[in-house]
Order: sequence, then structure tokens, then C-alpha cells
Amino acid sequence: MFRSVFRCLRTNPVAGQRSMSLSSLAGKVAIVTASTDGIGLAAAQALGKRGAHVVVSSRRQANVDKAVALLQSQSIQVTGTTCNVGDGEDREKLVQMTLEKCGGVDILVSNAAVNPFFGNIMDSTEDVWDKILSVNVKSAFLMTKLVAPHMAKRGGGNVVFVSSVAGYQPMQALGPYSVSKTALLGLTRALAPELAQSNIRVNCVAPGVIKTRFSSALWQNEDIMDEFKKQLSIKRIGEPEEIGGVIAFLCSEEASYITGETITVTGGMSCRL
Ligand SMILES: NC(=O)c1ccc[n+]([C@@H]2O[C@H](COP(=O)([O-])OP(=O)(O)OC[C@H]3O[C@@H](n4cnc5c(N)ncnc54)[C@H](O)[C@@H]3O)[C@@H](O)[C@H]2O)c1
Repeated sequence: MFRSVFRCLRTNPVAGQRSMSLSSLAGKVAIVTASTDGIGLAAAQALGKRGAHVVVSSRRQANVDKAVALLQSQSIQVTGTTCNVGDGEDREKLVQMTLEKCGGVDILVSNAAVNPFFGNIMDSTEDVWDKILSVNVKSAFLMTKLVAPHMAKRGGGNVVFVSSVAGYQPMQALGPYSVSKTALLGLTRALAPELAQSNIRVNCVAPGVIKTRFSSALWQNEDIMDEFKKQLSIKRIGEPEEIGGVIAFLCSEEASYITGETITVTGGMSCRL
């Protein structure tokens, strides 16, 4: 059977093209927050390689310029701007610029996160909680609220939140951050039924330890990593591209019947709530 499918694709270029276009995001516009490095940049690359026009942003202009140049060098259609997702004016500016320059928005990947606190959760302060919940959770919701009407106007869209394995099992010393990531699992489920009415799917990815600046304190410490690897089926940490691809999948037609879900991408760590 496989042989006849391959023969058909080889001898029938139209059939081949049709199967390619199933996963294409050509004509789609994707906002990815905090997308000049790490998982956000990998998500922008994965979406862009599937044909989407990606709007990259982060807080520093120099980082935006660097990411735009990199993506352009990979023949990805890209627009960039600065955006602090914790700032209402910045969020509006990001969406407005996207509408003006790209004509609409179809995809939101809410990726930005902070963790200003390491220690016993009972030592965390109100300021720590305000900062973590504002950037990691509230801005994810408020960005969704801003883009949803514009997605609805275009017949639907996709929202993907970036949670964490820590959202399932709080990491020692990362209590408030872990709780914020658990909140995203709830936000995904709370939004999905309401936005399905506008043909907008809402999903989430929960990465395990991925090699980025954010997690460098973990992967640069051999003792921690040796201990950590005991919990993994695949005995290595993940790469940002391994999350970017899953995000692009969730935004594609192949995932057209998936909403309200979180996909864990952890190398086999056990994730249970
Ligand atoms: N790396 C991992 O092991 C890992 C594991 C699980 C989840 N995550 C999640 O993946 C996402 C991306 O992290 P990463 O690992 O790629 O690290 P990263 O450091 O490359 O990305 C986090 C980005 O968020 C940005 N950011 C922070 N506050 C912001 C704000 N107010 N406005 C705009 N941008 C802001 C930072 O500048 C940074 O670029 C985060 O949500 C993180 O919680 C990462």
C-alpha cells in the first residue's frame, strides 16, 4: 500500500502538491511573543518555514533586528517590533502593527515568561507573584483577547500557550513559576469552548528541559542534569526546534480537531496533575 502511495506521489505531481499544501500555512499571519531567541524563535522558524508571515517581538530592538535578519536569511516572511507583553500599550501596538503591515492575524503563540524567584515558595513576595502572574498568565489571556476578534473576522485561527512540565509537577525552588504554568493549562481549557464558536482553536505545549538561556542553570550543572536524566526516557535534554515543530503542528490543518489540549514534549518525563 505504501509503495502505491509513493508511486502515486512520484507520478502525479498534483497529488504531491496537494499533500504538501495540507500542512502549509501560506497566507497565515502569526504573532509569536518573546521570539528573538530560544523556543519563541524556533516557533517562528517552524511557522515561517510552513509559509506563515511571522511577527517577531521581544523587549530589545537589537534582539528584534537580529532575529528579523536571521529569519530573512532563511527566506521567511517576517516583521519585527519591540513588545513588553506585560505592558498594555505595547500589546496593543504589537497587534495594531500586525494588522497594518500584514492585513490581519491568524495565529498567536504566547511564549513570553519570567522567573524572577528561586527558593522556598513561602519566601516569595507579593511583587514576585505580581510579576510572574502578570507576564506568564495575564498577558497570555490579554493577548488572546486582543487578537481573537481579528481571527474571527478571518474565519478562525489558532492560539498556542507555552506552559512547562513544571506546570504538572512543581519544580523545587520554582514554586510561583510552576503555579503560573499550571494556570496556563487551565486557561487553555477555559478558553477553548468559548473560542471554538469563532473557529479558533486554543492549545498548549508543555516542554520539558529544553536547551535555552532560560534553563541554562539546569543544563549547565552536570550533577543536576545527571539526576534529571533519570526521569527521562530519552536521555538528553530537548532542543528548541523540537518544541517549535509541535507548535506549528498545532496551528496546522493536521490538528484541525484538537482544541483545549496540552501536548507534553518532555522526552518521556511523567506528567500528571
Ligand atoms: N527552556 C526550557 O527548559 C523550558 C521548559 C519549559 C517551558 N519553557 C517555556 O518556554 C518559553 C520560552 O522560554 P525559552 O526557554 O525559550 O527561554 P528564553 O529565555 O529564550 O525565552 C523567554 C523569553 O521571554 C522574554 N520575556 C520575558 N519577559 C518578557 C516580557 N515582559 N515581554 C516580552 N518578552 C519577555 C525573555 O526576554 C526571553 O526572551 C517560556 O514560556 C518558558 O517558560 C522553557
